[in-house]
Amino acid sequence: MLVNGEKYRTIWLAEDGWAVHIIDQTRFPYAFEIIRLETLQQTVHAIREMQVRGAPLIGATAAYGICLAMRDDTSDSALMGASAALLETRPTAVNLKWALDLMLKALLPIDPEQRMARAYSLANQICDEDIATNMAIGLNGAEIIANIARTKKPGSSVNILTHCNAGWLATVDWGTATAPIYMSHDSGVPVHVWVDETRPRNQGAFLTAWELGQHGVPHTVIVDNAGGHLMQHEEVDLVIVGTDRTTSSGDVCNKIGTYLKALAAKDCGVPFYVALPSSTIDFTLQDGLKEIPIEERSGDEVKRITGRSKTGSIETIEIVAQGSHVANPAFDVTPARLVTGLITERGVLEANRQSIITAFPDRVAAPN
Ligand SMILES: CSC[C@@H](O)[C@@H](O)C(=O)COP(=O)(O)O
Repeated sequence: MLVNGEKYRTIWLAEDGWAVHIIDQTRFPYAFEIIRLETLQQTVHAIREMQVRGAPLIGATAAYGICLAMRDDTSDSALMGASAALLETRPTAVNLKWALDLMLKALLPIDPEQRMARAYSLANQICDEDIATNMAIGLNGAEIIANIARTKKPGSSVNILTHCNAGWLATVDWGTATAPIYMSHDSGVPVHVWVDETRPRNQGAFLTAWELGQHGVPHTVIVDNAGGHLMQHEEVDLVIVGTDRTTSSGDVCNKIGTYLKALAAKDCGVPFYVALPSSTIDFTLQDGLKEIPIEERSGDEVKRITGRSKTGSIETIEIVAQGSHVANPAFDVTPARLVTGLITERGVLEANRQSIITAFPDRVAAPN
């Protein structure tokens, strides 16, 4: 991804080869700030406070958290303790457990003296593979967009609605939902993105809008409740969103509000696609509504909003009536029956168990 013309990943090793650099996503869209992580505790903090967020990036960051822990202590107990501390940070995105399981599986059986070097090489590999996976998702999803473009009047854009940020900033590079958009745009297919603002943390308005702007993709930010109206008026050709956890039966769990978009899309006959790396499939789960843990976040996120004032300072203000109770479930589940297709690194799948296990027999046999 280019930022002001310079190429970046969202996470990378510092020049010293051991500390980890991340981009502080709590500062967007006002500032582009890089943070240096040197300890396990700083990594736990970065994930919990959402300096990094988005399912694939949470997994990649946790992998580096294990590397940093191994610099201090390579014992079994330190390894298990680091994994437990990282796993507790956020409950919904399964990539966190997926990455930690990969690290434990590789590190526990080997000599503690070799663990640090192996940890770094595996964390680097997780990042490289995330990029390759997202590029494959991009190519597969771009075909869907190209097919829709062929049905439109020459020169008119394919209008894509997305929710939250399943973009470059949610992964190591490219994004999942945004990879097909970037690839279509780069290959000359005219696209325009409706960006849901995504209250309460505004990942759409703060993050997706910022990165689409950096890439030069035409986009319009809308309030979360506008999508249904736009679909009724045929202003949305397709929806593409990400997912934090996908069951083996094709239910998807994504940022709160995704389900309502899927319902509106079904009613209006708009295709509803979910873009995902196979690392977000939880093969142990069948029923998303009953089995996926939904993160309940602080009510302060609902009560307050942060933005830039007229004087240029960043201020947080209260927007809810004093004394009112608030609730803040951070994710919801969209049942497979509302999903047109799952755009994965191995092709576009139907959202059902048969299609998923046929595409990923290796993951069913050995979930990691
Ligand atoms: C490719 S990222 C998919 C999801 O992680 C994304 O859509 C999302 O809901 C992120 O939620 P967040 O709470 O910002 O971590």
